[in-house]
Amino acid sequence: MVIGLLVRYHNTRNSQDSEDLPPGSYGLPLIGETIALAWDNHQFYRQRFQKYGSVFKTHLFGKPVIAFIGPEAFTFFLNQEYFTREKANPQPIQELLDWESLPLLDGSEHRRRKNIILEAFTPQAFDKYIPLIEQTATYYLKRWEKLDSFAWIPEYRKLSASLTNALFTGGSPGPESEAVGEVIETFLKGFTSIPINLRWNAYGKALQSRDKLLALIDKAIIQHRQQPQSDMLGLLLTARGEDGSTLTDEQLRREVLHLFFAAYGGIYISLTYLSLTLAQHPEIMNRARQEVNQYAPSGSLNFAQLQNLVYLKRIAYELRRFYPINAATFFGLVKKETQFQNFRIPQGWGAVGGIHTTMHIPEIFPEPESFQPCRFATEKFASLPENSYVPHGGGPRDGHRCPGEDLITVLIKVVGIHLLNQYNWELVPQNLELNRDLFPIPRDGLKVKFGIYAENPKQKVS
Ligand code: HEM
Repeated sequence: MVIGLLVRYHNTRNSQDSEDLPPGSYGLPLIGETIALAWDNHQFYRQRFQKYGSVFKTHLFGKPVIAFIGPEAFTFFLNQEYFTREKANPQPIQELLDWESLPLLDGSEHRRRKNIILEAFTPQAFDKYIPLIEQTATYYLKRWEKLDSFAWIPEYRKLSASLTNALFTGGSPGPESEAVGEVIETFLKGFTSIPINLRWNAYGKALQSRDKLLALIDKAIIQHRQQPQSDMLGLLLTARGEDGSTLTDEQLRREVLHLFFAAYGGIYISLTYLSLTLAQHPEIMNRARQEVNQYAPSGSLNFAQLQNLVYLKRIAYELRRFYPINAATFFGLVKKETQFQNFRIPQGWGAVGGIHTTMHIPEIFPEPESFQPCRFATEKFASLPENSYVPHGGGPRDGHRCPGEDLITVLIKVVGIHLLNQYNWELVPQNLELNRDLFPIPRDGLKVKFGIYAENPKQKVS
């Protein structure tokens, strides 16, 4: 009876609204289309874009939401006159991130903090991280050499845990950092679980993991004060924004919590796709090897030297266009009623920018389902419409665009150089279909046969 009334109310709203609101469906009463989104977030945006076009309405996490897909719509969604991120995200996301960090803030406080955080993402900062990336990569490469055959994704998760822990707590690669990776994994599961906080369920365990990570960060802040270090936490402790202000410890611990979350996933996903792509495209692998051999055949690396690796950069960009990493941005909120393409965009509704679907529009990226690093040749890239290449979000750096964009390019180049200089790998028979995880990965964990690159002159016995 109650459900019947709700369905009727829901449908009435649908038909009353349909005249000036974007097309789309509110789904089921109360839960809207949340289950479809949780089931497969990439398919959710792809199917609705195909059905309704670049702007559509839906109902997620108890709220009507409008999605914006394609460069024009995405650019519109970034207009801060009409949209804010302040308290715009579903309550569980805010609770898991401890309520207050860059993606959950907006306006002057967001800009102030963003300018401070960006100090840890400069070329000078990258020169401090490159040795950490190299040490971590070398530790795992030696291990893989001995393993010979293995599933790469669990290994890349360990590498990512070690590198994240090195950047934010000063930890070393190995079991202790890998244990932190387990805590991050449990924390991440909270983002796709039913948000009821019980001690034993996924959401409750994710909140406990959040608190463990915060305690780890608190300890690292104290240690870094006693003994300054040149990792990312070390830089953030002293970084100042345009107005000369710094982050308080309370602000810093929450920002670092979000950075842990962002970096861990971003690192293992990027490296997984790098290894998969190079194995699947021998011609791309050969060309990348030649470039590495020419510009970085040996020795420790630095940021200036990495700029010579133009082809590897194109691969790094195409990886983030081609593979389904983020389906959408964080959520925003319509703060002032507006219009887009003659559709009413009501105040108080949620809003979101579609990422992966935007980068698969054939009019902008011809043959979007084929992997083509040459799309990112300088002139071609420069001629793309604004906000059409948006793996890290769009707009200016001091807006909500991800600060990790260039760091991921550096990571892919550094690990790519070490891999291509010394190693070869082949895929073994397996299911490479991507699963439905928040960041989809090959179902069988990317099984490979891994060994020394026989044609490497350094490995040849004279
Ligand atoms: C492949 C790797 C990565 C991808 C695809 C990615 C993508 C994104 C996306 C789509 C957003 C949301 C943009 C929006 O809501 O408009 C974001 C935000 C953010 N990312 Fe990344 N990210 C990656 C790696 C990283 C790394 C390595 C870090 C830091 C070490 C990082 C730090 C952040 C931060 C701090 C934000 C919030 C920015 C803000 O709201 O001002 N990300 N990222």
